Amino acid sequence: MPVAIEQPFQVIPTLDYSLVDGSPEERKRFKADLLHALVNVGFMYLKNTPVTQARGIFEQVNQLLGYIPKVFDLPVETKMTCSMLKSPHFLGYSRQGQEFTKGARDNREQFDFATDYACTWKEGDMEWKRLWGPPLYPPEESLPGFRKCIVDYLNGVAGLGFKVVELIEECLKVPAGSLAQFYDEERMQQRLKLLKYVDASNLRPEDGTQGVGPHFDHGLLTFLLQATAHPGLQVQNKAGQWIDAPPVPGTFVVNIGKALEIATQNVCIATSHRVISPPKGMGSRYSVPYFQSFSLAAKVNQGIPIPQEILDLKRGRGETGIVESVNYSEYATECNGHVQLIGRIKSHPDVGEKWYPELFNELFPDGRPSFGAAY
Ligand SMILES: O=C(O)CCC(=O)C(=O)O
Ligand SMILES: [Fe+2]
Repeated sequence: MPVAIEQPFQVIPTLDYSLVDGSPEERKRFKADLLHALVNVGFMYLKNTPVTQARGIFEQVNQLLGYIPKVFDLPVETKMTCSMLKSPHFLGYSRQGQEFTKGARDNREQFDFATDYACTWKEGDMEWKRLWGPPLYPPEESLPGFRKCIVDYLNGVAGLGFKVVELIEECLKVPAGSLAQFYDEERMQQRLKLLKYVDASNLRPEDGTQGVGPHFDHGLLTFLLQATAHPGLQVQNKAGQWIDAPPVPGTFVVNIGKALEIATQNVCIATSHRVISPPKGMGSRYSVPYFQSFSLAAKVNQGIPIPQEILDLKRGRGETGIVESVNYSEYATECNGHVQLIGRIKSHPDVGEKWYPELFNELFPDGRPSFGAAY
C-alpha cells in the first residue's frame, strides 16, 4: 500500500500533558499526537505540565522569571566570579560573543548551570568523564535565593523529562526501559542555560543578527522555557523553510536531540533551529533551555529494537531536505560523552583550549578560530 507522504510542517503541534492522566481515550489521543510530533516535526509545545500549570512547582517558574533579569544585571565583575573559563565542566558564565555556532559568533550572554555532581575524573581517565562536575554560581549574597531557585527548577523539569521519556517508549511500542538503559544507574548530571539575547540596538553592524545559529541539540530532549514575549526562535522544516515558534505562556517548547534520534534508528527526528536577535527597541529576549542527557558513557549508534510498524512511519515522512545545521556525525563511532565534549569545545573554544589542549589542537590545528571553523 502506498504510504501518504507528510507535508512539511507549517505549525508546531501543541500537546496537552493533562491528557496523560485522563481517560484511556484521552491518553490514547495524547500518544497519537506525541508520535506525530516525534516522527514528523521533532518539536512540540507542551502545555498543562505539572511544572507549568498552577500546581506542582509553578511557583519556581515564577521565581525563576523574576530572577533572570536580575542575574544578568549583576555587575560584570560579579558575573565573572563564576566565569566558564574556570570550569573544565563548561559550567558558569559566558560573556556575549564568546560562543560560536557553525563558525559564526552568537549574540547571546549566558549562564550554564547543572544539577550538583562531584567530578569523578582523575588523571589518566577518558577526558569526557570530566564533563560532569560541580556548577559555578554567582556569590549567594549577590542574589540571595537564586541558587536554590535554579536547583528546584532543575529538579522539577528533570522529573517531567524522565516521565516524557517513558511516554516516548510507550508511543514507540518498545519495552519500558528501552531508552532508560542509556542512563547511569546512580546519579546523572542534567544542565540548563539562562540566555539573554540583546536587541539589535545593542549590537554593532558587524555583529549581525545571529542570536544562535542553526543547530541540532545534541542530547535526549530539550525543554525550553521562553521567558519573555519576544519572537525569534525558528524551526526548519524538511523543505528548508524557517517556521516561527513564538512564545506561548504556560508551555514548554520540547524538542528532540541527536542522541535520541540515533537511539531510535531515526524514527524520532532532531530538527534544526535558530534564534534571530530581537529587532531594535524590543529589549532583551530571555530563555531557559533544559537539556536532558543520556549517560556520558552511552553509545547510542546501534539504536534500540523498534517494531516494524513504527519503523515504517519513516517512509511516510519522506526525505528531509536541506538542513543548515551542525551534524554530530561523531555519534556513529563515539560515546555520548566524547561527542558532547567535541561540541562543547567547538562552542566555547577559549574554555576548550584551556582545559583540553590536546583535543583542542586536533579540532583546531590552526589555533583559536575567529570565524568559519567552529560549529
Ligand atoms: O533561546 C532559545 O529559544 C533556543 C536556544 C537553543 O536552541 C539552544 O541553546 O540550544
Ligand atoms: Fe537548541
